[in-house]
Amino acid sequence: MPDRVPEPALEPEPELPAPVVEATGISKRYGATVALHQARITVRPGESHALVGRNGAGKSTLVSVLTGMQRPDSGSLRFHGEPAPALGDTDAWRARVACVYQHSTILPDLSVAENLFLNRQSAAAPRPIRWRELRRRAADLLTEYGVDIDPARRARELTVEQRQFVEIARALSFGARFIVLDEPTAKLDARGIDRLFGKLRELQQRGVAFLFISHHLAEVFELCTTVTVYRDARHILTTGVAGLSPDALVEAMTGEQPAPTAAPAGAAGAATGTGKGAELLRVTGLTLPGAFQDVTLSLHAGEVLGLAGGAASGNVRLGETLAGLHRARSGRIEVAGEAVRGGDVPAALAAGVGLVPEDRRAQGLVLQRSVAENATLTVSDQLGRYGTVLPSRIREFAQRMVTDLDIKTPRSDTPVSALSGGNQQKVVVARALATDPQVLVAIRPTNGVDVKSKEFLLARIRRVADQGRSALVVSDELDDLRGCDRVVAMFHGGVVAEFGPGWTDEQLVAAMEGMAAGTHQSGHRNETERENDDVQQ
Ligand SMILES: Nc1ncnc2c1ncn2[C@@H]1O[C@H](COP(=O)(O)OP(=O)(O)OP(=O)(O)O)[C@@H](O)[C@H]1O
Repeated sequence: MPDRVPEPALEPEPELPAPVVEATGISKRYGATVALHQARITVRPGESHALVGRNGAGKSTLVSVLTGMQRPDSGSLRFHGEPAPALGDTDAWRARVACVYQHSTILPDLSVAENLFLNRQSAAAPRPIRWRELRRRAADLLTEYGVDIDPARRARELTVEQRQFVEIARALSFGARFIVLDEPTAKLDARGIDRLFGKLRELQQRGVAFLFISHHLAEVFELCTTVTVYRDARHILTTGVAGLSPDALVEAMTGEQPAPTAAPAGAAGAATGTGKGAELLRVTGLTLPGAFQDVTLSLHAGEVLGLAGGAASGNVRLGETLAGLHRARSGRIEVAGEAVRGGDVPAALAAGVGLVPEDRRAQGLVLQRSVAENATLTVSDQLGRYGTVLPSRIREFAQRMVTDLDIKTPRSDTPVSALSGGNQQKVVVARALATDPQVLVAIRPTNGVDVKSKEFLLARIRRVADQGRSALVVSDELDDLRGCDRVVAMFHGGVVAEFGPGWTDEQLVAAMEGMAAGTHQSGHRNETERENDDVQQ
């Protein structure tokens, strides 16, 4: 770890313990891109400290420096007043800091106990491995941190939330009292977020410090005591959260004063699709066992429909089924009047369904390929004849997408892996738009995208409808749903409510939590319910 900034030989004040981490003057470049310039951060014991900034501000780069994954070009990094360990000394790093990402790092095919104790360089695992003892120690560890999970379970059976708890317990078992949480709520629903925050507060009481990265500023205000803002690779501000206004925080992030009449994200052009065009999507009695049952919906040209629902509601699987990722057991999907073969992605694409998938890494992007190749994957047949795609046409097409979606990338032939998370998400949206779909199915489309870009992306989705197509926004984020013309709420695999414009947050949240079954604010019951009535008669 370079430590070129001379450190004054100061003893820490006895009454003020040394910070769990103190990074100063950190700079990092990737070729011509300056990812961090003289950046700094200090996190104190037991503090919950937020790090916020727009996409590409340098947050993930800082995390990689703080966790020993990357050496900065310059700067000083100290833990508890001591210089950081040598890069590659894994156990020493693990004893100081751990990172919980939205993408799990635990191994799905191993049990929880194995994930907790195997693959350690230290003698933490009993040798030779005695499985019963391993499980007992895992059970003790989980109990110590109040995590109620059977250590014998396979990791792949755990929910995202449970995996995060296992990762946190593992981090603490290495002795770390400092945990970086990089967008940990991105894949959790409202209840999952509440439970995660409950656990974090509990650990904070026990002296654990957190660095919390999120694009959801409300979460920052709810959980954190201190916030640091980065902008364009630089440190802008560190301040207490109490007394800070959301507008002041956004101003620090963007460098712009918020417009006094700023509309809520997603409200741009909201509810313009009231005059219905032709029916572009008709879903009738669609059932995928274990996910959703007997769903009936329709979507018209010019319309943006919200499909709201929490983690087990089935809304994501329904969106994926429309795009051909799963084959429904029964029911029918029609796009512009034509039946679409189920469980067949190319067929759905050819019928005019575009998909922004939930998980951009697993389902969306080929990370080592360029921005241009990723953005044009779905349309390569249109860009060249007889299977030969002309690079110049790819570049030209991709450049239009880069401009259209405001993707921050040095060039269109830059590999997607070199883009910040939010800009990768925009490439996924670009790819879905490239086919000019009749029905754009956008699953949590603003995942990982900063506040400003969120408004921009939602307005772009609205434009799909304004241009005579239609969009289905599948999400549990109220900001994603606010601009929709209608919102259908799902709970436990069924449609439970439908809202026209003017719904309140409380109404929609209640419906997503299953508390509005049978009440339909739009004033009429939906088709699924009417059909159910028919069956019962
Ligand atoms: N491996 C890499 N190669 C080249 N450039 C990179 C690489 N990793 C990051 N960058 C660039 O460094 C800058 C900072 O990116 P970083 O991922 O740290 O941003 P971020 O604040 O985490 O953004 P987001 O909120 O979108 O996740 C960006 O311009 C990004 O494109």
